[in-house]
Amino acid sequence: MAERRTALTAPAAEPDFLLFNDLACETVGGRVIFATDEWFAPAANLLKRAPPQFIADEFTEFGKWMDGWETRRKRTPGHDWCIIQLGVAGRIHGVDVDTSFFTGNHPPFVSVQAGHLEEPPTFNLEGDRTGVAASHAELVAVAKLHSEAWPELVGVSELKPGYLDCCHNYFKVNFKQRVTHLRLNMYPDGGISRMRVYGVGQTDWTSVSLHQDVDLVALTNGGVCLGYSNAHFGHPRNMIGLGRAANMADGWETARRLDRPKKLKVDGQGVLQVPGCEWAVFGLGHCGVISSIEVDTNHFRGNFPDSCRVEACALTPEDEGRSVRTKWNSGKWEVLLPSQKLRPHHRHVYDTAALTLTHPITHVRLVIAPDGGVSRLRLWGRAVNHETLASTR
Ligand SMILES: NC(=O)NC(NC(N)=O)C(=O)[O-]
Repeated sequence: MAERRTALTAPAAEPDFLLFNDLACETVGGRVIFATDEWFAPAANLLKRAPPQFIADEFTEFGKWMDGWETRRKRTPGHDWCIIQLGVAGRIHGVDVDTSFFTGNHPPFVSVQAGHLEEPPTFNLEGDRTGVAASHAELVAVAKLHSEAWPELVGVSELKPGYLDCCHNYFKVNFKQRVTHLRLNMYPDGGISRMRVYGVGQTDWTSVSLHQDVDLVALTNGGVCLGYSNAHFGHPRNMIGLGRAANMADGWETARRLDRPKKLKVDGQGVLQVPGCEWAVFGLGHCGVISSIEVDTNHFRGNFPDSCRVEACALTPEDEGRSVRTKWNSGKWEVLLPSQKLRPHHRHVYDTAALTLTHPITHVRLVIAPDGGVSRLRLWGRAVNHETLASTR
């Protein structure tokens, strides 16, 4: 079975790769396995999901407390670097080296290299690493990776300091291989608050049985958000993350619709009839037939959507590219799960009896009415090979 192909939109104000999943985030299992120096602040901070903070009067015994990775001012030759193990291995489309609050101490240059390690090395970097420099034993162990020779994803590039509204340093990446590890180099030293690695997970589908139900939209299986109407409080890609959501910020949450009608209408099933809705489109990691759907409103108690429905279609990669470019304004959507009334803070599971399509699909659109938050979307089903998909189109 071949993996899915992903199309990108034309360049816009923000880079198109920001739609994709952060494959290095701590919430998907990303870890820093080595850092040359963590004097002022540990490299593990690079992978935190929460946006960086600044607390003006917070100091440690090593200096100013900073919410990022910050090394000492180097007085010897060389530069600082760290190795990041991705939580989900996959294809990388872009990175954001965020320097928030590092002004006067951001590194002037960075570069990023990519590695593919079948057997990830184990280092014992647990606990608070503030004030730590790599030990001799760590340096010897990491030297075996020969990471200095890994291919470059981002060549040596200038970094902007982290003033408000200008702290993102986006680098588009054109690298087709599956990546498991990154080496982030800063020249020569300084502080970086977050490292976001945007890409699409790659599963070895040859090891997945055609008779086994898998969550075909999970980010670990190559699912990816490809468009949405609104992501004011939380991005829809959060819905395909691991496990149940930690809090509201770990789900999709839209702004309140300001066009809500003054008089609310309800249909025969008690579903609110509103003109407005919000939507998010996902590409599945592999085409397949869906047998059950989970819509989890965990944590959304006063702001869960009134109802939801799921639509689906089977697209070629060319169709997908066109749809991304036209922002999903046209499409051949069919209803997979008809409109369902939702409850607050609740895991809703819809099995085959509730679903209205039995043929393979490649994309889904979750439509919520009128607005609100959903923490997880799971699409359980069986992968089908592309020949079967082609014969049903
Ligand atoms: N005021 C500072 O932030 N100074 C130093 N950094 C920390 N974290 O104390 C430095 O050398 O950049």
